[in-house]
Amino acid sequence: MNLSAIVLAGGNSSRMGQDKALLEIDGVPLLERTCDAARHCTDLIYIVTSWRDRYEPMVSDVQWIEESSPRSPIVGFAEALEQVATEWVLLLACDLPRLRGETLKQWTTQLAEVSIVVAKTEQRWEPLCGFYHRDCLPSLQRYIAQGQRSFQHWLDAEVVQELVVSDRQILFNCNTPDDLKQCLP
Ligand SMILES: Nc1nc2c(ncn2[C@@H]2O[C@H](COP(=O)(O)OP(=O)(O)OP(=O)(O)O)[C@@H](O)[C@H]2O)c(=O)[nH]1
Ligand SMILES: [Mg+2]
Repeated sequence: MNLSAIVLAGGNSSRMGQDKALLEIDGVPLLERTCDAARHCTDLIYIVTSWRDRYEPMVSDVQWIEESSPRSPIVGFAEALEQVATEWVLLLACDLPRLRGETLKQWTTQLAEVSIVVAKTEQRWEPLCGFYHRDCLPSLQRYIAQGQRSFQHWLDAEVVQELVVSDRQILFNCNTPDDLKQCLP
């Protein structure tokens, strides 16, 4: 599979009140956990962030895509996708503490004709846990050029295949101090 991973780690963590990427679960910072999981699918991992200096000591063997300041996940993704040469990209948030590399690897078997394969919870897409073929870049760029920033809205207008997720826990998103408590032993 010709695939790389893009990990978004440039958010403000305003709900958490401290940088989520650095939060340790079982002694491993969230950003490092995410990269470790992605490595089950690919050796080529891009981290999109404004804080490379802060994260560099934590992860090795990754490529950096630096932003001058946080903008929005969809813009960070589009800028990264422009630089990626692989056919497919696995896009991940850095705040998914229950991701499992084996599962990510197994999900790649669902990739076929549809250019976007994304998880869904209830009626909402989980855009930051999904696979995107590089074919979708022009549409993404057009959408951003119109001044739009909603990932949900963009996906609603695209042909998207729902990623079949058997263990929903994997998608658990750690946004607040209460979420974090649930992840700690
Ligand atoms: N590179 C980049 N990543 C972003 C940006 N905004 C959010 N992210 C990342 O996208 C993922 C999901 O974002 P949220 O859960 O909303 O995180 P957040 O924006 O840091 O948190 P809040 O301030 O509490 O909304 C996280 O991995 C963030 O680091 C951005 O402007 N640039
Ligand atoms: Mg989140």
